[in-house]
Amino acid sequence: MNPDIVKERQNASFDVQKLTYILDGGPEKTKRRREISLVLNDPDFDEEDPNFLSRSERYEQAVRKSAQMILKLREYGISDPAEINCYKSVVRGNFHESLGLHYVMFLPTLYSQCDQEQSKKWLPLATSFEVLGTYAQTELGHTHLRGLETTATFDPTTQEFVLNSPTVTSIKWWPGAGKTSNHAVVLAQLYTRGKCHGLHAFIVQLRHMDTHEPLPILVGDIGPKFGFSEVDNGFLKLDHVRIPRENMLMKHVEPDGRYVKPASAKLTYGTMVFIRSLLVGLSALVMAKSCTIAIRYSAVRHQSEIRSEPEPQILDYQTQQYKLFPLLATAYAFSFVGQYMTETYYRISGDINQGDLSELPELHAVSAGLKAFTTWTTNTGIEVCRMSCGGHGYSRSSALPDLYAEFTPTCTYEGENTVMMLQTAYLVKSYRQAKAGEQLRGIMSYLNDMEQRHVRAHPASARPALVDINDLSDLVESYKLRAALVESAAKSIQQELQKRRSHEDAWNNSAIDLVKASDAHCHYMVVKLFTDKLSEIGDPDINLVLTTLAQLYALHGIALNSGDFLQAGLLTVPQMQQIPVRIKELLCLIRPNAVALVDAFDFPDKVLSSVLGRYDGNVYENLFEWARRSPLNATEVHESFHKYLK
Ligand SMILES: CC/C=C\C/C=C\C/C=C\C/C=C\CC/C=C/C(=O)SCCNC(=O)CCNC(=O)[C@H](O)C(C)(C)COP(=O)(O)OP(=O)(O)OC[C@H]1O[C@@H](n2cnc3c(N)ncnc32)[C@H](O)[C@@H]1OP(=O)(O)O
Ligand SMILES: Cc1cc2nc3c(=O)[nH]c(=O)nc-3n(C[C@H](O)[C@H](O)[C@H](O)COP(=O)(O)OP(=O)(O)OC[C@H]3O[C@@H](n4cnc5c(N)ncnc54)[C@H](O)[C@@H]3O)c2cc1C
Repeated sequence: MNPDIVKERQNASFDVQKLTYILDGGPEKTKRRREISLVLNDPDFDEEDPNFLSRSERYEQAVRKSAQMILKLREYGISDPAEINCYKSVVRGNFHESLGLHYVMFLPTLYSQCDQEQSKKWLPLATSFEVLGTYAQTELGHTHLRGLETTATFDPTTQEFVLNSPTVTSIKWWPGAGKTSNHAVVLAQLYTRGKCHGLHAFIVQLRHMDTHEPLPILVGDIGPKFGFSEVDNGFLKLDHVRIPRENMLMKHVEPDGRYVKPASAKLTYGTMVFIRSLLVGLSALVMAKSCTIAIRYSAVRHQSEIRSEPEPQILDYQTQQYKLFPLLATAYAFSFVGQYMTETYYRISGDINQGDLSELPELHAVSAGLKAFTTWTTNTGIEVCRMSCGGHGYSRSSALPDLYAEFTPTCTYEGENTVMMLQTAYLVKSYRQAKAGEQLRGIMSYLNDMEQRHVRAHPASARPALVDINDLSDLVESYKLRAALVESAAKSIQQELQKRRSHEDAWNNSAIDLVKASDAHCHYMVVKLFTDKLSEIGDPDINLVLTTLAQLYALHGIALNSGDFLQAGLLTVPQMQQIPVRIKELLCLIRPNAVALVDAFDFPDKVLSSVLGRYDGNVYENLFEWARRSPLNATEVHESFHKYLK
């Protein structure tokens, strides 16, 4: 064990184990997660570091691993969905799996959209992995749902749907598992009796069940990408492919071609809402991994000098703390927001299953906004962590380049982040309702009292010193008032309309304000949820250290967005000047607990897969060992010497 890291652990002011229990949701859950993590010791999961393999070898290794995962699930008797997720997250490590889409999109779509008869047919096939599925929605030319071109036309004479990609731009593009899957849920515009009824989901067989040869369908892999090398994102061109009427999910077409309207057309989009909710938790996980690597490494790395003494740990540099500790605070904040998002998703989707769709718009808006907010922040955070590790952060052995490459498409898939932020219609609608005197419930209820507490620029002399920057509840209140930026967005729309612009142009001309409003709303939610969580934590030592992190999160956010808070008169200039001073004090308070705070995330070394983030801190000898395994070192003299240099 590296002596620096031993010393760091001795300095901790709280019980790390107890904090792990809080993050997991209780000691029993921690115990079970650790038991599940033991599967990593199974030699059947031994594999080559993907960084030393070609794309094709990576894909093959990933398929082997996915198949092993299924066999082992059965062997270990893991069947609870939450435990399956935990097991898969552990085994998957920092990479995606080739069968990922089957689990995260194909199966959930079947579960939520099959009727009884369809469930009877498809669920046994899909859960036994005879049917391997993907989710084919996006097209080469479009992602916007109303713009999708693939058609499904009902033919009552044969009781079939005819699926067609009429143009190049209508070719399905991006669905994972182009080579792996034999079925797809295909999203297509439904036509019956000559009328278009919008997007609906259809189950389409793509490949022969025994030979895996494609049916008369053009299907394949779209080629190498920024990351996602394990995943065979695919293309799919359907040329008048016929499928039985029974393959339409939720069966909205009667045998005579009559269309039966669903309770809400938006239910077809349910799988996306599910994944967007999951991505909030994934952001927390990846932020936590990145901080673990960067903070442990910073504790064992010595460089330069502060005083004329031996080189200090780089974690002692104030600038290093300023890079990493706000991200550490973010990892904790997002962990609690992830818990909230999961609970909210299951609560509201439970109501939806019972026929109560009243909270569907809020679920859509909250999941879209938080997905965008947390993935954007995490994406830039990973890169800050990588940079903070200097040259060794650039080595793939650190895992940080892989974490970045695998995570960055979360800002794009399941709805491009700007587009998701623009799903703020709900915020503006809520604002207008509140302004009209309606009492809002839930997370939007803060808009109820906006009329009394107009957020608008005050002259500097008139600004009240409303906020005690050391008081978290005051900070939450400031974020709440800043979230009333939605008022500015609503006003911008109003002004555009007064200029006789169309409703659509008024929205587009206010889009920057709308994204800002959405961002402010999400930021408020995160600060509030983090603060609310503190009241549940009885252990005084843990409460203290998490309160320090929550203060840092809130103040750092204000410092980054100082213009909003000043302009709205929420903070005075002298208060704003106090914030960097307070932030520096908080960095000092967090410093002795930094390693313990990342230890509490409890990532086994095999899951972290990072030489820099090793629990024992023995970085240098292992960096050397890793480098020696590089394929270029397989021979002392590389064949290129004989071919070109000699
Ligand atoms: C801890 C975690 C562990 C594990 C996780 C592991 C891994 C992570 C998971 C997966 C990773 C693997 C692979 C990635 C796979 C990726 C898959 C995909 O990307 S699938 C394709 C996704 N595509 C999109 O997301 C498209 C985005 N676009 C849209 O959703 C729509 O076009 C848009 C919402 C932008 C507009 O909708 P539309 O109906 O076309 O138009 P309109 O604007 O008029 O909206 C009408 C009306 O409906 C409301 N609305 C829209 N969507 C929904 C919805 N889903 N639910 C409820 N309501 C919705 C919209 O707000 C509007 O309302 P109003 O009329 O204004 O009231
Ligand atoms: C790794 C990966 C895996 C994927 N897996 C799948 C899958 O399994 N199945 C599937 O169906 N799809 C999948 N996708 C596709 C993914 O869902 C889309 O790429 C995503 O929804 C974004 O759409 P786009 O690529 O068309 O971007 P575009 O919408 O073309 O975005 C390009 C730019 O235009 C801007 N823009 C677009 N519309 C607006 C607007 N209304 N207002 C303001 N700005 C706008 C965006 O902000 C962005 O800056 C995957 C994508 C990736 C990268």
